[in-house]
Amino acid sequence: MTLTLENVEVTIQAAPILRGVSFELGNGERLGLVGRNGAGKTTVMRTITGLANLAGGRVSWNGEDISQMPPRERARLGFGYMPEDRRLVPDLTVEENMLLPAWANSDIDGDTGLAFVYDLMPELTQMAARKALLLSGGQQKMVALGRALIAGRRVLLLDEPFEGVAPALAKRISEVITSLRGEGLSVLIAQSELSHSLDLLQRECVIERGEIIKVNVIDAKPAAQA
Ligand SMILES: Nc1ncnc2c1ncn2[C@@H]1O[C@H](COP(=O)(O)OP(=O)(O)OP(=O)(O)O)[C@@H](O)[C@H]1O
Repeated sequence: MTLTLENVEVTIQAAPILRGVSFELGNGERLGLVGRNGAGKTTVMRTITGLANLAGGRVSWNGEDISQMPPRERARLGFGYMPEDRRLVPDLTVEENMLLPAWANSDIDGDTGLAFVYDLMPELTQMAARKALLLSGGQQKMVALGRALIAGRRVLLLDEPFEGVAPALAKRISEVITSLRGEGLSVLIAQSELSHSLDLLQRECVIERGEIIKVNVIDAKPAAQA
C-alpha cells in the first residue's frame, strides 16, 4: 500500500504552485511535510485527495495511476483528509460532523468508522451529542481527526493538526496518531514547524516554494517521559 507522487505540477491561475513534487508515502509510514506558510503543503494534500487538478506528473496508489480519479472514489480507497481549518458544521453535533463523509458517500461505512474512532478516542464519546460550536478549537481538531478517520483507513492526510492547540491536547492528538501504528495506516502530516511531532515521524519532506528541497530521516528516539 504505497502512495507515490511523481513530478507533480499544479498551476493555479497561471501561477506554478507545485513544481515537480515527488515523494513516496510507504505502508504504515508517518511522513512529515514541513514548510513555511504558502510553501504548498495544503496544495499537496488537495492533490492527493483529488481536489486540485494536475498540470503534470502523476499520483499513484499501489502502482495504479489515480491522477484522474475523482475525490469520492479516493475516499472509497480509504483516503481521509483533515483540512487545516477543520470545517466542522457548527450546528451539527460532534457525531453528526464525524458522520458527514459517510452521509456524502454511501461507500463509506459510518457505523464501523464511528466504532473505530470511539475506541481510539473515547473522549469523543462523551461529547458526541454536543454541538460543534460549543467546543474549543483543540476539541474541534479532535473531532476533525475523528471525521478524517471515518474514511481514512489507509491514508490519513492531516493539515496542521497541532496548530493553535493547547499543549495537553496536542500531546493527546500526537498519542492518537502514534496509536494508529498497528493499523497499517499511512499518515502525512503538514506543518510549518516540527515541534509536536519529532517523536511521531519517520521522515520529513521539506517543501519550499512548491518544491521538495530535501528529505530528512528522523532518528528513532525513546518516547519522552511524562
Ligand atoms: N485557490 C487559490 N488561488 C490562488 N492562489 C492560491 C490558491 N490556493 C493556493 N494558492 C497559492 O498557492 C501557494 C501555496 O498555498 P498552500 O495553501 O498550498 O500553502 P501551505 O504551505 O499549505 O501554506 P499555509 O499553511 O499558509 O496554508 C500560496 O502562494 C497560495 O497563495
